[in-house]
Amino acid sequence: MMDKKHITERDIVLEIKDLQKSFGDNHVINGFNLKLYQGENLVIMGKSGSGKSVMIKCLVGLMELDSGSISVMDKDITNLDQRALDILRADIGFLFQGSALYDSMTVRENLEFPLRRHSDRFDETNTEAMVMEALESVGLIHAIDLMPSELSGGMQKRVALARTLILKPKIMLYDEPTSGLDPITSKEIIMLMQEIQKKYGTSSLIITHDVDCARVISDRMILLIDGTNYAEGSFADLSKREDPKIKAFFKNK
Ligand SMILES: Nc1ncnc2c1ncn2[C@@H]1O[C@H](COP(=O)(O)OP(=O)(O)OP(=O)(O)O)[C@@H](O)[C@H]1O
Repeated sequence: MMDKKHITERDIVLEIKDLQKSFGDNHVINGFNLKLYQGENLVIMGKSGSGKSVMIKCLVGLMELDSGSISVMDKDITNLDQRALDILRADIGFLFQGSALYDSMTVRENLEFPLRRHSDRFDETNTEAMVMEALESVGLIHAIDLMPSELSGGMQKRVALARTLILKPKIMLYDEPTSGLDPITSKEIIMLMQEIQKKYGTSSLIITHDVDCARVISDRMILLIDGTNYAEGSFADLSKREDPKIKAFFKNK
């Protein structure tokens, strides 16, 4: 976990300023701000329909913003051309809902795939070692020659994580990393996310509505309510607040 005493503005790896996004009269994101600092785990919680997916799509360039800005490592990504965006995207690892592995490829081939896409950045003679290292990080070396259909949901998620890690991203973006997993597998994935943060020194943005996940993983949290950052703070701080809108996130826990 990061040392919060020594944070400076220079340590910001990702920043969203005054993001606005509407669909007709539906003002989904209405002035959202975020700063992700080097080495931290920032959790964003919002209930269903609060605009988490819209925010992620804006963040990865799949959706245009109405206004506001997004910068990654001090570069405004809202104004980059496709090539510059591709280069920057190699610094950002995504783990989306569902593992989205290629069904017709083995685990090894799934992991080699992103290396081929970014072959300008990596030495191809290292492919084998990089595949092994990434698989080792998620504890799945033994599954290297299996097909995705032969893996459990949790294993598929770990392979998807390895496929992302192989590019050594500086920022990890997790969209509902524990959704669809049973409690034990969820716990394993959360522990893995912590190990990865330690090993690779990544900064992580974690979108979730899993309170247990937020409790374990977050250094800091933002509650996305009514399209804006309604509340920010540590899990311990937010979970004690009396505001009913905030309380609703933590009830029964
Ligand atoms: N392409 C689109 N066109 C019109 N409205 C959209 C579009 N995408 C999202 N919305 C609207 O934006 C709002 C937020 O949707 P979003 O999918 O971001 O919610 P979410 O917080 O990710 O929910 P969940 O946790 O259920 O996935 C919803 O009202 C949805 O109808």
